[in-house]
Amino acid sequence: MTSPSSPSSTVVFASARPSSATGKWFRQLGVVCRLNCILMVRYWKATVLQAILIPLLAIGIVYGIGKATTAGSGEVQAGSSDVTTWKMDGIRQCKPEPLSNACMTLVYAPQTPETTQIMNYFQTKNQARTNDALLIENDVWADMSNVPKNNMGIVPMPSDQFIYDYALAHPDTIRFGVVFIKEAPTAGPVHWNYQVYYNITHATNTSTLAGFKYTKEAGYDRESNFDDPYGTNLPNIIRAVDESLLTFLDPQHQEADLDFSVKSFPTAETKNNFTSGEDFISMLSNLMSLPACITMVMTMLRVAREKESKCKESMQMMGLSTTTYWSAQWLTSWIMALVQASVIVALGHAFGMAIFTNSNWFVMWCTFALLTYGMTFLGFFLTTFCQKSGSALAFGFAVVVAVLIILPIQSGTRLDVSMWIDTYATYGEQPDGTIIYPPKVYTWALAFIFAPLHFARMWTQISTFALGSTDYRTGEYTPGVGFNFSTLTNFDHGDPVLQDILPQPVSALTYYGVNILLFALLTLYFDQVIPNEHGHRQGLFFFIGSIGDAFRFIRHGGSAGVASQKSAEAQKLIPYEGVPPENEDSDVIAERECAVNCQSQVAIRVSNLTKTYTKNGPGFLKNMYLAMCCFCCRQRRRANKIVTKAVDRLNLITEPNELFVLLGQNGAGKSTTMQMLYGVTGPTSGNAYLFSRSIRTDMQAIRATMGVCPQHDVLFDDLTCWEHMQLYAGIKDLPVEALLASWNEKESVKENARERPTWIRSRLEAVQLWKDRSTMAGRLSGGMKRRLSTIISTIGDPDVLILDEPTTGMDPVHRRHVWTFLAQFKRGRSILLTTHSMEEADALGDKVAIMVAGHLKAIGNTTRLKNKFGNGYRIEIALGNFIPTTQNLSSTAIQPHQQQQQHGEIPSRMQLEQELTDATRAIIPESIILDQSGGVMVFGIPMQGIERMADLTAMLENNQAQGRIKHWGIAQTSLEEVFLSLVRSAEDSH
Ligand SMILES: Nc1ncnc2c1ncn2[C@@H]1O[C@H](COP(=O)(O)OP(=O)(O)OP(=O)(O)O)[C@@H](O)[C@H]1O
Repeated sequence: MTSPSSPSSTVVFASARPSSATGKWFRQLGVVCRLNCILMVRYWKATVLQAILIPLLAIGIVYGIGKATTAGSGEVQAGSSDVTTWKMDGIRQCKPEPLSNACMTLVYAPQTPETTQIMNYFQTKNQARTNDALLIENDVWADMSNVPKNNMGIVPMPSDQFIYDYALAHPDTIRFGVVFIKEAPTAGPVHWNYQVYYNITHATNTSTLAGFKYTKEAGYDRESNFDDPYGTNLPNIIRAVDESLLTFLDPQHQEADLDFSVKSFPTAETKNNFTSGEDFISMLSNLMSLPACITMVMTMLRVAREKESKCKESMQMMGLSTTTYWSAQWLTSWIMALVQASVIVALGHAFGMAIFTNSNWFVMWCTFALLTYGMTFLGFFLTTFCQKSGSALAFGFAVVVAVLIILPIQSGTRLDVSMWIDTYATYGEQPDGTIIYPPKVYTWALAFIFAPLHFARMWTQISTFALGSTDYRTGEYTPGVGFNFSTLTNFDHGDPVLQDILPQPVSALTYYGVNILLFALLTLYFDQVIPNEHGHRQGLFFFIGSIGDAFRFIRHGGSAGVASQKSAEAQKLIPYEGVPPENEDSDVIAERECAVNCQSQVAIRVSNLTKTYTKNGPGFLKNMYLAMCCFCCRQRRRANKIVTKAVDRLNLITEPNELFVLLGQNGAGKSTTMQMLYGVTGPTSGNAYLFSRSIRTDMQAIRATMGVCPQHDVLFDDLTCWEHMQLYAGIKDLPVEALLASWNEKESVKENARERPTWIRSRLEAVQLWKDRSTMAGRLSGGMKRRLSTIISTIGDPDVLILDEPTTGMDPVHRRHVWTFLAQFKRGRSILLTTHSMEEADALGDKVAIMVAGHLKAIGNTTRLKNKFGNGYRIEIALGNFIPTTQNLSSTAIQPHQQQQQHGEIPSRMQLEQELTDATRAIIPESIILDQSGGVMVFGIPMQGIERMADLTAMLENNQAQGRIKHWGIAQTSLEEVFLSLVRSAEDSH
């Protein structure tokens, strides 16, 4: 280990390469992408959860639901008919379905003269309506095993039970059934009750819903809603039986009570596969979007944590632009989207789910990858409003809940489909009598900003084409026609009108793209416009400034012209406004004159810099509120209530090669001044120029040549010291050779080989962190973190180095290592440092400024400050032989005169102190007692008493010889005393 008093090693310098802005942008992008990949690997549990476990869970649930819903069988008891108004129509002869034998249109029981008469009426009236006779069979069909050879009209059967059993044995043979029950009470009217059966199996197999599995492509004829029991057929048959009964009863003028009930024939048990379950799968788009939702939440959490821990801010302070940061996020989240989509498609195939096996894999892969990507972009956008990871988590889960609820609703209401109809159709009454309403704003908004809606549509369309079906009677499975690549642009909506209006599936993919682009732009905008925790933000129309820059670029003939123009602007005078504080020090006035008026080139020129903090704090809701009412001046003014003036018209300058120390009490405004200089918070008024670049307009350029060690450590807990150095070296765009040399060296050090020290090693060794280079920052001690933060700020050999209390928490040994390094490193640059250690300020400061309540109180080098504000010299005297004073004795202590008698000539402490004070004042009357405690006296000797110092030392020597003084020492007033006296006098004047 190197001795603290000597430099650890000579500083090896490595500056950023001179390169084009574009080249630097891409290299920085690569560095941040690499960082994100490292973190993805470090947080491998979260990565595996997103990439494998959640997709597995989602597919497992969907598969399980599919399996579970295949077990349904038995009869369905229908409720009473929900009759509204309909145009009564007749019942037509049933048609055989491709997989069935001939069928019976209507069966009835029992066969009595009365029921036969009623059915005759039914037949006659029905024929009048349809021009199609339903033949009434004379013979009762009583053979359970027999099936009809030809299509039959109205067939009598023996009993209700026979009808039920026959329908169970031949599920797709009978369309409707009527069972009559006549009750003739001894008194009162005859009661006619009848029950209508309908056939759900038949209806299912001949459904005409658009896109249903029995399609033309599959060889089915679905020309009308002929067999839909939920359509007009069921009410039609009930009305027709009612009518026949009334016709039967009316001629005899009998009174009668009519009543009916509706019941479905028993449905056949599903024999294999999970056809009905697969139908259900088409409704489960919300579950299938779960992996994308979880990835969105995790990404929000990661980005919000980077923001909360200020790691993002730290990278930006070191020169990373907002666009580079977000571009790196976008690029790396694409990796997760790709992996997740691949896992989902692979699992779908592994589980043998028809929706996957029967679809083009690339279409499925794109559908899932773009969903995850779109959701992640939504997450990025939302994090711009969150200052804390907790709020990001809460809002992420709110979106997940919204997805779980909205998607099934969307599947039911075809939300996005209605948007398309709204968009394309002419509003008002259509030729067919339907009324089309204008588009609803929420439909539009949701469809355009919410990627899951497009996924839900895509999923429904894919399931329509990909899912197969199983015949209820035979158990035979018929695969779906499949969703091919060409189906993306060639989807059959099953209705010529809808075919013209509704979008093709490929449009969902396009809209994913629109969503992603929209959120990328919104993220870039709001990330700069939403205030940070210091209330700092860009103006709402900041992008107009970039257009202005472009004009300037053309007008002043390229970047060199713009730079010289800006440099000229930097020299413009900013007049001091208002009344200066009372009793202002002459050096402070001179510094202000220089900062405001001087024309010479300096390193840092702070000119009338002022910062007033307002009430605007962080918080999602407040940020949302500010974003929404940003155009409303009245609301903004209310939000901007003044709270604290942290820095008040500060003026100072620093020269190159100078280490400038800023001292001040807690809350004096040191950190705020620093934060304004490195752009974390903006000045309320005034300006500062770092090598002629304004902090108001050129912060990006300033940051490229600036190093910052903020007051609180900003480190990635899961990166090692070495990785931190590499990350920031990349952000500072150090030449590849510098990094490669360091890498090689890292390897060779492992092998204990002798190697040439490179800059990374020299820096880590300078602060004694070389041995801990592979330790994660989260496991470093407080002092070690501080050393790492300090050394990171020196990466790229910045022109200006800003260190906010860099040695806080360091032990004296390591603090001296840091001092040694800084003393060497300051050559060729300007260092601005704040500290609470007067020793540090004394040891390092070429120029020291003391701030009190936002104002500059004193400025100059340490000798000047001590001479000007100190008490000249201080003499410290440790008393020799004395008797303890009464305070040190018990209450029964004897009086001083008694003590003196008991101890002969030995005086008490009080006497000795008094004698020494008298002797000192006799030589130097201006001397004052600074401290008098614990057997030690401290005298302050002003500068005017300095010529009598020789007499004083002779007196002290004499007393020491007599044993009255143990030892004594003389020293110049410390900086700490200067500081204390200045602060006290400022407090007294208030
Ligand atoms: N984000 C903020 N919002 C509101 N007020 C703030 C904010 N940051 C600082 N202040 C106020 O500004 C004043 C100066 O604070 P600053 O942090 O600059 O002091 P400091 O000199 O760095 O103190 P310390 O030595 O404790 O770091 C204080 O009164 C503080 O309360």
